[in-house]
Amino acid sequence: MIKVAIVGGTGYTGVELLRLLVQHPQVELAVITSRGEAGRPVSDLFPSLSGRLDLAFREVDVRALATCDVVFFATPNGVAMQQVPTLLDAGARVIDLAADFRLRDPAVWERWYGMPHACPQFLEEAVYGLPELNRERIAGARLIANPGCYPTAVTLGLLPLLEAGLVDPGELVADCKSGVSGAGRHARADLSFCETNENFKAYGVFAHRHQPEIVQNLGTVTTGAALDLTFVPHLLPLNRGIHATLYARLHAGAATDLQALYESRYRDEPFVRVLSAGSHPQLSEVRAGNDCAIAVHVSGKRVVVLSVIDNLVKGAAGQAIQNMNLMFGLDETLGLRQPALAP
Ligand SMILES: NC(=O)C1=CN([C@@H]2O[C@H](COP(=O)(O)OP(=O)(O)OC[C@H]3O[C@@H](n4cnc5c(N)ncnc54)[C@H](OP(=O)(O)O)[C@@H]3O)[C@@H](O)[C@H]2O)C=CC1
Ligand SMILES: CC(=O)N[C@@H](CCC(=O)OP(=O)(O)O)C(=O)O
Repeated sequence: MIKVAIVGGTGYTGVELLRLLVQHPQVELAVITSRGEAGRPVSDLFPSLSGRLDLAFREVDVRALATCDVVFFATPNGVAMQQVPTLLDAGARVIDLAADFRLRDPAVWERWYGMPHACPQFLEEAVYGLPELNRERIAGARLIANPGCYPTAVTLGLLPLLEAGLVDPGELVADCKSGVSGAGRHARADLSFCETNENFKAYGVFAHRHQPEIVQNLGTVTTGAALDLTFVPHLLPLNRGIHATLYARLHAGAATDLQALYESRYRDEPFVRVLSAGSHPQLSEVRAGNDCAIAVHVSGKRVVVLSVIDNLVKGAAGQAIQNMNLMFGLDETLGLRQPALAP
């Protein structure tokens, strides 16, 4: 059994890790932290876990974390990097759901995240945990930078086009919408029910920290012209889900069957579903599941790709467990096979 710790067990992605890991056949949940709820039984806060999990929240104590095989950090940016050197030294593996190890260049990281990096020496070793891009490296990793939610949907949506060199990398647009749980559980007036329900807005235009992450991902498979991406996130009045509408322009003479390209690129991927030509994926078909559903549309030189995920599952906890499965040599789909919830 893999002995698991979760730092940040009261947040949205932490709870999602709990929901999925309590029924994982190879996992023993050993440590779950909360600074505010230490001592309180986990099932007291989350009654649906009653009878399935007999553990109380604990304070964050690096010595207890270090006794585990793997530590998930479901914490704000800047928390995992304080503990990673000690944990790796002790032989534990780390999967950070936050962004501490996602960008390779420390100066770029510090500019976007507005704080000094506590252990930039680990940025090179950390493996970006998108299995569809880095499966082999994930399997041998000690430290995983679990991708952001928007970067997961956008990268999976555009990857086949850029790998095949079919579109102009200088003309990419990612028009994305996220449910409110993407912002985490902590209270914020602009995320309250009255502000978000029956409302809709864009945010972070030309200023969102997922822009450099997406560009870094797509840059690894792009050849030729420089990559230029316009990324605009929006806040949907829903609990969960990300819908990315991606626009690209085919190179002159690039006459290829894009449907066949996508089907072939993702044929062996357990969690990417390419829908039939002309389809429109919906958030309801990925809700609480680990799938990314993709549809590709072409008209002349114009390509529109629709890519949807659950931000808390393929966009966070589910992908983190997929990475854990790979790191421990397990079937990648273990504990993640349940279908999406009905609408
Ligand atoms: N929500 C989403 O859709 C996604 C989130 N992410 C990333 O995952 C991480 C977690 O997100 P999310 O679950 O939404 O966040 P939440 O705000 O919902 O939860 C954060 C958790 O971290 C704990 N925490 C806060 N500060 C500290 C600290 N200094 N030391 C230890 N624990 C701390 C809190 O617990 P307590 O106060 O009880 O200790 C809480 O359980 C974030 O970095 C986020 O950006 C990534 C992809 C998608
Ligand atoms: C709706 C909403 O607010 N979403 C979050 C993204 C969540 C996420 O994936 O963020 P990390 O990169 O921090 O992991 C945001 O735009 O900041």
